[in-house]
Amino acid sequence: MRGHNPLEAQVVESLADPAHQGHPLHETLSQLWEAHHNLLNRIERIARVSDGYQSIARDRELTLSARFDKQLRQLEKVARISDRYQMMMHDLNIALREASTHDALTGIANRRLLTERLREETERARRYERPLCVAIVDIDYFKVVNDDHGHEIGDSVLIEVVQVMEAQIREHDLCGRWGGEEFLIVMPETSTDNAILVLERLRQAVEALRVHIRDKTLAVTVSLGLAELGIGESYSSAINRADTALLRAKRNGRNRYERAD
Ligand SMILES: Nc1nc2c(ncn2[C@@H]2O[C@H](COP(=O)(O)OP(=O)(O)OP(=O)(O)O)[C@@H](O)[C@H]2O)c(=O)[nH]1
Repeated sequence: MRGHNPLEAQVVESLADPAHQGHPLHETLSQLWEAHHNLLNRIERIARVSDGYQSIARDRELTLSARFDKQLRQLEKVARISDRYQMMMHDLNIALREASTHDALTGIANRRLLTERLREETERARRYERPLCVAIVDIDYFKVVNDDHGHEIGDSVLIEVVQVMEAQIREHDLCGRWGGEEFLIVMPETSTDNAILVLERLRQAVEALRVHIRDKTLAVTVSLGLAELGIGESYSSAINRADTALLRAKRNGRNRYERAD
């Protein structure tokens, strides 16, 4: 309850003073005092109601900001998950692309990637009138390796031969698995004379290779057929000619290269 200010105290005192009883203004002052008193009470009530509203609004503001913070944290979490998901998809795409274009056993280009590259290089060779050579490489008597030592050791030999071949070809050449124990080498910007140097180096490197398996040491050789893309010729026709040259290399004793007509 509020206390009286000096004026109010003076009014209360005057009204209570018996000397003022019966004074003509005593009744008027008494009514005025009551009206003043009521007014003060109403103002106090209004102030209390207003304080109440303000505290409800404050509470609501606090809950709203807490809810906003929570939603923000949830959104951040969703964004992190989405980032991780996108990175996973990206890695998966790279792995898929790798799997669809590379040989699972040896890791080199598969027939699909070779064909893509052959198309591009044939186009470039035609447009700029540049030489392009293709060579087919086949491991000699590979069936004997499998038969004598088993398929697994045959696989190890394939992997090692591939490593040797990869080390011999140049940066812009592409060596891939054409099928079984047959490999194709695409040599852009390379004439027959230069390709022969690459193939002979490669043949010698494979001949020098020794594959160590348990207590055994295996040696293998390769035969090669070479063709240079002719004017207006398709790459598949050049590959057929390289294949025919390879057969000739086999017939002529293996561990050698032959060039197509
Ligand atoms: N281990 C293994 N062997 C394979 C793979 N792909 C093909 N081969 C084997 O390679 C052998 C190819 O043999 P052939 O085509 O008869 O020829 P070759 O014994 O190499 O004899 P020439 O080519 O005439 O010198 C077959 O025995 C196939 O099973 C492979 O991925 N792993």
